[in-house]
Amino acid sequence: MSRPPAATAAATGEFLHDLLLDPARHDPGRPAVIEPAAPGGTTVRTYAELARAVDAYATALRALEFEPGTRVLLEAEAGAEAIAVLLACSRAGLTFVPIAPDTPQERLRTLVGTARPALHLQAKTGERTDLPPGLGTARFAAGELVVERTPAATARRRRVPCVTDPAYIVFTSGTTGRPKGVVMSHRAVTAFYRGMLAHHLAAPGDRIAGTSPLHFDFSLLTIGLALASGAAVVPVPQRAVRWPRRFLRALHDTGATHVNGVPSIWRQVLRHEPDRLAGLATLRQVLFCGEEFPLPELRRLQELRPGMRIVNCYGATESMAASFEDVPDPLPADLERLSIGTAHPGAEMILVDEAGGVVDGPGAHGEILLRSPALFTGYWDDPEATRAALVPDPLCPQSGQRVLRTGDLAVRGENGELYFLGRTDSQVQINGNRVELGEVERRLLQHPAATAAAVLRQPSPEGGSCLAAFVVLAPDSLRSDTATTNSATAAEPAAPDQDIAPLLRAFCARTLPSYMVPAEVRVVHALPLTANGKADRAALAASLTEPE
Ligand SMILES: Nc1ncnc2c1ncn2[C@@H]1O[C@H](COS(=O)(=O)NC(=O)C[C@H](N)c2ccccc2)[C@@H](O)[C@H]1O
Repeated sequence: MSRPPAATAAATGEFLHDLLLDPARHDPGRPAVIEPAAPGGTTVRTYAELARAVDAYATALRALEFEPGTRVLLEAEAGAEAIAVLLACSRAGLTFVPIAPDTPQERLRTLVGTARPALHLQAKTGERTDLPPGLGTARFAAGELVVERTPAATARRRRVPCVTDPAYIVFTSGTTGRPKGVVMSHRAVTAFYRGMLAHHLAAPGDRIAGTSPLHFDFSLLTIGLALASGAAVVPVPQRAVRWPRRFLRALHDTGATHVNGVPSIWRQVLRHEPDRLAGLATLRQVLFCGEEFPLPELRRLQELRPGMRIVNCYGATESMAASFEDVPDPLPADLERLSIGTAHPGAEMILVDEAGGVVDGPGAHGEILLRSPALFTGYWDDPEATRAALVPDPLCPQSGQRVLRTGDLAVRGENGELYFLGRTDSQVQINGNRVELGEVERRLLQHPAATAAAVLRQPSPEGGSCLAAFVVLAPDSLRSDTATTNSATAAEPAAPDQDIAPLLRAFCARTLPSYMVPAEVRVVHALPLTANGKADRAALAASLTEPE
């Protein structure tokens, strides 16, 4: 019997490695990964060198004879070697599961029990020891895999990888209960990357700095954006991101032209190194995602980098992202909130009311449902959570097509663009009144002394609920005396830190109903951050039970 022709990517759809290594075929000598090295230096990996490393790792992985879809835990920072390894997993038909190098042992044990990986991979210099039983272990360096504990052979019931197979699984921080594994197929990821490429966010020769850890899919967006565009990834080590001077030094030494990161990566830079940021000659684009960028800090960033393109990227891990919207430059003085625009080409965001009915037209409020070819397959081993997230298409339930319930609220603008209002679970009831916590946060940020804010619901001493606000004050240099309020009056000049709380409450009372005025305002030096760099609301809530 004649064998069918070897399936080509074009015939069967694209795998992750097909799309990201494509530039290697056209411009093999171009830089693919540029890493900051010893002070002032860099380590450059060309596309040809990256492709060779991928081949070497893929050969080593195939030799372990796993069946397609087998999971591989990848515990590493987002550097050149880890990028080669994750592409090699793709080429070998394996599903990589990125985890943080500082994952607590107990959480690692839970992830192993849930994802049932066959192999744990870490760099040669990785510090993980005493790995749970039941999985092989190996270390990677310079294209070589050194197996320490041989993985058990898995029965090979399958031989042919398929683009609907999971390319990766990202376990969310799981704020409530057990972490959820977001399963992303090759088909979903490559569809997302192609939708993103339509926005011309990068071009050959660009150098795109990534600042997120590998287990946060923002890093995978950066890797895909750079490699699919023929640009170079500039992975900034986490230990550098946290220190403004080291962060800016890494951007300078690598000649970074773009920086991708959550809003919080800029807070300390704006506070402590504004001049070095202003002097960074090569930087010409910033892309952020994950949460709203506080407007006072965005204004400051624009002042320091006039003309720089700033892109607001909105979306959830369940589709990697959904929209890319340029921030107006300069921000209008009376701007209340940023637009998240409309979905990337090939996808669509619709709004539904609480009854699930589609609402549309300027001024329509509702929950965002995302129709997209980039939707996740489901939550790993959690059909109930999957059913709750992937719901019947409200416009054509008969079709069986599913759309993503994002849990995000938005309002439609005059030209079809959406404005993020907050999470459905950040709608709280205060003594019978519905409050959108984001609205109170945005009001606090209109005070010239405030540069970041988070508002939570807390039980009232006398029963019922009230609001507690945490505010980070701008350094004196930042405190403009012109209030960006939507009322004509300028705010009072900023008082010394210790008694600004009553002023902030009075400032809120000027435009918000009494039940939306925080009963308590705590001035803090910084907001606690999650591993992904977002404001850690659980930590703030816990601090409320501690004495001030
Ligand atoms: N630009 C935003 N404004 C305001 N709220 C936002 C925004 N981007 C997310 N979010 C919020 O964050 C939620 C998603 O959280 S998440 O699942 O942890 N994923 C992320 O935060 C990152 C996301 N996968 C991603 C990766 C790469 C690029 C863009 C987005 C969204 O549902 C929104 O609530």
